Amino acid sequence: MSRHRIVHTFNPDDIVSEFDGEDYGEEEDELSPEDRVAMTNGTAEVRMALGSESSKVTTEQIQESLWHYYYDLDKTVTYLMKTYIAPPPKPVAKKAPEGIGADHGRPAFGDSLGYDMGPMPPTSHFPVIQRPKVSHSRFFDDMPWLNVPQDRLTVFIQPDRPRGGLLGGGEGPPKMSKLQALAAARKKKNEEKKEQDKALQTEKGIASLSINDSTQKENRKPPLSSLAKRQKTTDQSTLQPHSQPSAPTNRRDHQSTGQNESSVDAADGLDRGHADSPVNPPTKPDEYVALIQTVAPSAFAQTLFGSAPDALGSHRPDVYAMPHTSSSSFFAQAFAEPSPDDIVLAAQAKAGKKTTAAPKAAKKSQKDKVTPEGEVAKGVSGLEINDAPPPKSKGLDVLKEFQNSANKRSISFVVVGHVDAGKSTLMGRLLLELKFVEKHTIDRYRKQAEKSGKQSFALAWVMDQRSEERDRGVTIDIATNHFETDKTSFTILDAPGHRDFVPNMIAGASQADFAILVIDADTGAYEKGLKGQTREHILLLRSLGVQRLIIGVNKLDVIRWKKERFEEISEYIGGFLSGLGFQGKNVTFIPISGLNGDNLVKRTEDEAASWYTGPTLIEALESSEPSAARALKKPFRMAISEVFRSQLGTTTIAGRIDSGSIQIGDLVLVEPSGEEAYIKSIMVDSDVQDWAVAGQSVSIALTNIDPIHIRVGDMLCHKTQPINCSDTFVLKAMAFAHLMPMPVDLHRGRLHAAGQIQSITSTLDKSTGAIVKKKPRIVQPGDVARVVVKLASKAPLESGQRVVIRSGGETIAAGLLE
Ligand SMILES: Nc1nc2c(ncn2[C@@H]2O[C@H](COP(=O)(O)OP(=O)(O)OP(=O)(O)O)[C@@H](O)[C@H]2O)c(=O)[nH]1
Repeated sequence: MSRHRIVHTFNPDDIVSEFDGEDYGEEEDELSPEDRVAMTNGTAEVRMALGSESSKVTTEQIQESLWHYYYDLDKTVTYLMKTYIAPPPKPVAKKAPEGIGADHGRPAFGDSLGYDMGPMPPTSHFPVIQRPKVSHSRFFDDMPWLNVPQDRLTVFIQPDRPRGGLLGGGEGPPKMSKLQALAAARKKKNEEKKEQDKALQTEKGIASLSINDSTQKENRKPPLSSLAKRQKTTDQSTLQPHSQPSAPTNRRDHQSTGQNESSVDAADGLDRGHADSPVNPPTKPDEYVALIQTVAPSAFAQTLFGSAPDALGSHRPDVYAMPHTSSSSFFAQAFAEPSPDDIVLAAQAKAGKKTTAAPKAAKKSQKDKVTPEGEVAKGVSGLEINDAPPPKSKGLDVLKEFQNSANKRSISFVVVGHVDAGKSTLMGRLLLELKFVEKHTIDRYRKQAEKSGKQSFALAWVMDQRSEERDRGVTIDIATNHFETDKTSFTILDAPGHRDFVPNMIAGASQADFAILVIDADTGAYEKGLKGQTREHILLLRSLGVQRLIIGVNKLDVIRWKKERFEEISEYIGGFLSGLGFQGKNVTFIPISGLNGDNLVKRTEDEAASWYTGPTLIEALESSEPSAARALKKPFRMAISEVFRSQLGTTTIAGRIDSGSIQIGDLVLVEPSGEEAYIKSIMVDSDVQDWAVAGQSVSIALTNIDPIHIRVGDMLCHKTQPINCSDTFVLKAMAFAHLMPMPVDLHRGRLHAAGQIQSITSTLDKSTGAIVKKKPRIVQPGDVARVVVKLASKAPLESGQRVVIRSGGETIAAGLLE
């Protein structure tokens, strides 16, 4: 790097470019090899130019000047002449007061005003000049007040050109600093290199993009599937360059041609208008298009599409085709064969001795001569979504089938409790004990979890499958899993305990027949849970109609199976539950260690736990009955808790059937979109079935519906028995916090709807339901009231459903829709 000197001007851009990617730490005193050569040659040339006068200047002075003037010989010689060889006579300065202006005859402020001072001699090369001692206090002594002598007045002279760069050096534009010059040179070099690289890359890119279509002929195109044709029709109409106008063969072409024509006209008009009155800006969209057409394509556009037609007046397309689109082989390969959908539909049609629309179209398309009009007509007709035949219904009497089936009873339970109480670990351990999870899977999880220091969560990973959950060691959303005993097929709904995910807990609880409440018995943890989500979860379970509770008093291994602690917890929680209306017979407390698997399937062998003689967890689960009888005969209702989209045109939804029954081939509605669909297949737990009934957790494949109409939280019902969609509801609610007209969120299962409490109709007596007060302004926590809730949009809700009202992240009420 060349030697630098501190310069007078400062341009942040210089600094940025100077520092860009290079070590620019210190000022170097050594000249670069190039500088050294330039300096030696320059010195010799200057000496030659000065001739005999050259002896009056030192080599150092010459080189300093050369350095300052960037080796400009003329300027260097002029400067040396003026400064050292034949300096102009100094103006006779009027005698100044002692100590003022006595600085080598230079103007005192010349430096700061930007006068050409020539190269500043480095202090190391010049002796330090001793200034006469100045007494500033005496400066104004001889100055008559407001009557300053002329020669003492300061004259401000405007610099004759903008500042920037080192000054001096004669005429011409402002000179750049050394730093600027170096930065600019480097910048220029870099830019040139970049340009070259870019050009090289673009060439390569274009070369790789080129499609060799010389061997392909238009009339040798392979037969296309209907989808391919549709695509081709669309592409033809949109991608044809308008510079080659064709006869208006279809509506779209016609439209675009017409538009093109009008654009061209407008362009012409605008061009003329432009010339006549340049102040007239375009006012209509067409005019803007035309204006764009008059502008030359950018370098980028030219790289992609080639250079523009020569003159401005000539016809210029407003749509540019990508180079490969003009190739005859452009569409062919992807759609040359019938699509997988076409094959499946054709096979189905063949099996049912039916020729379906899609294969027909595909077959016909091979025979047909491809005329543009025909293409469009087919394309448009092919745009229909309902082109698959409805699945065939077997017309079963589902309830009879259910009664006669050897199906195990299906039960879903939700696992709730304060965060880190050990819910997921408990379920992981239970599945391991029941051999629904292999030991080597847990070992693998343990090894993986060890890497992030979370080995204690290995069992929880059975349920917590998301990477975010594993990284954070926290359940975020409901996790489902299945296991079976001799009598029962169980669905586990593992709920998150963290307060941020209470809505997900609500979703889980609303699908459950009963619940396992996990309480961390460890010192302090139980108390923390009480202040946290333990109580809230119990309240929510009660509000959502759960009546059966198994309470796993967990982590007893940590407190050495202390009976007193277990009893303390059982007593307090038992009291709280009975206060909420839970019946003693429906509540079971079990001391457990989820981590070690004590009292889950096998009794603990720990001596310290010998005092417990009650049921194990699995025994308690087996003896549990759903809170309510299955509503098998009611209209079919299923809240959608998951939606999976498949490539093959089917959409699979998952959830639990709330009421009624279904079978393959049923025509159903998805609400609130109101879109129809057919049931194509049904999976109950992991078995494929022709039918399903209330209480079963199912996955249903739907056909003839666009998945954009299905969302988690929507409701599925039979078309013949649709669910009502409304935005205003009357709710009989138990208040957990103050209620008043306020914005709220309404939760039912996975449905989360924003709205507001519009009015409070009355407060009610808790036991009789009689009106206590009409139109109260506020409802106190613990009171029951009838409130009107208005939602922002319609939702599939009906009377008898249980909902939860939340506001600001808190559960403020829960109740029954009336
Ligand atoms: N000593 C001991 N530790 C346990 C027991 N059960 C769970 N743990 C530990 O408690 C921590 C939290 O366990 P999780 O199963 O993730 O708790 P969780 O209730 O599912 O947590 P969230 O779902 O996030 O609310 C983990 O480190 C477990 O190893 C137990 O019985 N004994």
